[in-house]
Amino acid sequence: MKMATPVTENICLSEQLIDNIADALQHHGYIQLIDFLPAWLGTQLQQEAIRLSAISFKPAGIGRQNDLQLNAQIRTDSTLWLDGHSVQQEAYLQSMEQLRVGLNRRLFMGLFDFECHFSHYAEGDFYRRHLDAFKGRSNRILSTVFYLNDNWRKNDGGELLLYADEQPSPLLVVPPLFNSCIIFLSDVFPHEVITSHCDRYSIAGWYRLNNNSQDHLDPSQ
Ligand SMILES: O=C(O)CCC(=O)C(=O)O
Ligand SMILES: [Fe+2]
Repeated sequence: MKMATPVTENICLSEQLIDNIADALQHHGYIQLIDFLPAWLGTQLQQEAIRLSAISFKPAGIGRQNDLQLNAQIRTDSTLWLDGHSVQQEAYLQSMEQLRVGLNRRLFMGLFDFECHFSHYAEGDFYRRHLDAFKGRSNRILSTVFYLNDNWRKNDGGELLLYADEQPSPLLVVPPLFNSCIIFLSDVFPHEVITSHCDRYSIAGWYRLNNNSQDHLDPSQ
């Protein structure tokens, strides 16, 4: 049976927004964005994440070079890679593609592609302190996390803590608020997701260089 081709609304990130992101990455190495995308898109991605988490998400880290038991001490979330098969996934990937091109134009970062997965942290789930990339040992350059939780309250836990180097106290505490996004240099900022006290949904993604080096720290597709 021939599938109908979904009609994708074109999302356009403003040049001003991409300027701001490029500027922050250049000077600080990270940026936190509130109201990143049109709300309808956040809502559709949120609904899709909730729906698919019940049927298709897998414990994070299943894939090559992963030791599941070791992995479970480090992270307990479940994930599903985006493949652009729905209108909202395609719209999200298009937005991130626009950002990739815009950042390359401004910062000559050589970002080659983008991969991302939905994540679900159920009550009690966490992701211990880690780096998404070690210098020279990964092709992940820039990490992005887009959050899909409305009505997130202060004592729901589940914040992302972003650290500067080996510092014990965080540089930034990021609540996983609906339609907000954090972008940071993958090999610069150790970070962790503290234990979530309720269901927490997000899309974690990485802009990558075009090389074949293995990623030793995080599951790759
Ligand atoms: O969900 C978050 O806030 C961060 C997730 C994360 O660090 C990762 O998937 O590598
Ligand atoms: Fe991470």
